[in-house]
Amino acid sequence: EEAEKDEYELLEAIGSGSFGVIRKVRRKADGRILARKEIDYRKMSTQEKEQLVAEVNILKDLKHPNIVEFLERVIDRENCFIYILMEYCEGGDLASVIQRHKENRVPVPEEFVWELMTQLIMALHECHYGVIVDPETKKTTPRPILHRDLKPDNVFLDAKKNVKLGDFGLSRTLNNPQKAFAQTYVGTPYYMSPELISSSLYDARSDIWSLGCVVFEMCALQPPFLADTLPQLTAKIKLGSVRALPSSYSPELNQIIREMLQVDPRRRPTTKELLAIHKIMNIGIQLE
Ligand SMILES: CN(C)CCCNS(=O)(=O)c1cccc(Nc2nc(OCC3CCCCC3)c3[nH]cnc3n2)c1
Repeated sequence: EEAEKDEYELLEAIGSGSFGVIRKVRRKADGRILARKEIDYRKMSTQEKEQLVAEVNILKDLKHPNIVEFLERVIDRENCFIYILMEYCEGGDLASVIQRHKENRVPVPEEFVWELMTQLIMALHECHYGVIVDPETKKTTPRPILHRDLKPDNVFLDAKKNVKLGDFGLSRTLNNPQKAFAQTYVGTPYYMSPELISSSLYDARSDIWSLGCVVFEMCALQPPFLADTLPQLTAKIKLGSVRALPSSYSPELNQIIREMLQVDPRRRPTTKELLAIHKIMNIGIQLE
């Protein structure tokens, strides 16, 4: 799938991160606007390159209306770049939405918070409980994918205000050291021990913690745990005491956030349990 380079017209850069630049591009064939992540792999070790290939292969199969769509990978061997083509989210990131509400002192409406939370729960559900179906045998294999980096900067909105969970896993390849259990499974976990599976659930539940932080921040317009130094922050997080949301938000919303922000991961709801909650289920059905 090595398309020639002049298939895309380069537009302005959207932003940059540790991996390189993300740029708006127009696909010449049909004029569709896409986001292209440009990764310079010259400086990458073999292991990092293998990891990047494995993560890209996983992103390729991850198709869900609330996950930023991965379209294509283009390798530019001449300049040692990998281009990752993804859907462009013209509503920008949630960090900017929260910032705007904070500056204008306007609370995010509660129904928008429920919509956003519902769509993120559905996106995480696809990651945590997604399966790979073998085309021949129709056999399904669990394909647990852990986001590990859920934050307002990684959540985007499309033109219709649909929520899109940003590309993920790549950051682990590009700049975070590989965590012992935050493992993305490739292939069939035949030999994976129960405790390793449960710890992957453990990690899945750390995505639920992050979701709780994002939803809290949408309401309070600041994260649940703030501190001036890292040791103070980690102490607050381990204590896990969460202040109440601004009074305009309902007791149900306060409750669901508290459940997601339980210090003990086993006490946090899974996406399955969250989807069963009456209000989430109703919104989820409307959204389908
Ligand atoms: C960090 N932000 C507060 C300001 C930076 C720039 N504004 S913004 O709020 O992201 C913004 C504004 C308008 C459109 C879009 N659309 C968009 N952005 C992506 O990534 C942004 C990138 C992620 C890594 C860090 C740098 C920025 C996409 N990835 C796949 N599809 C994408 N669509 C984003």
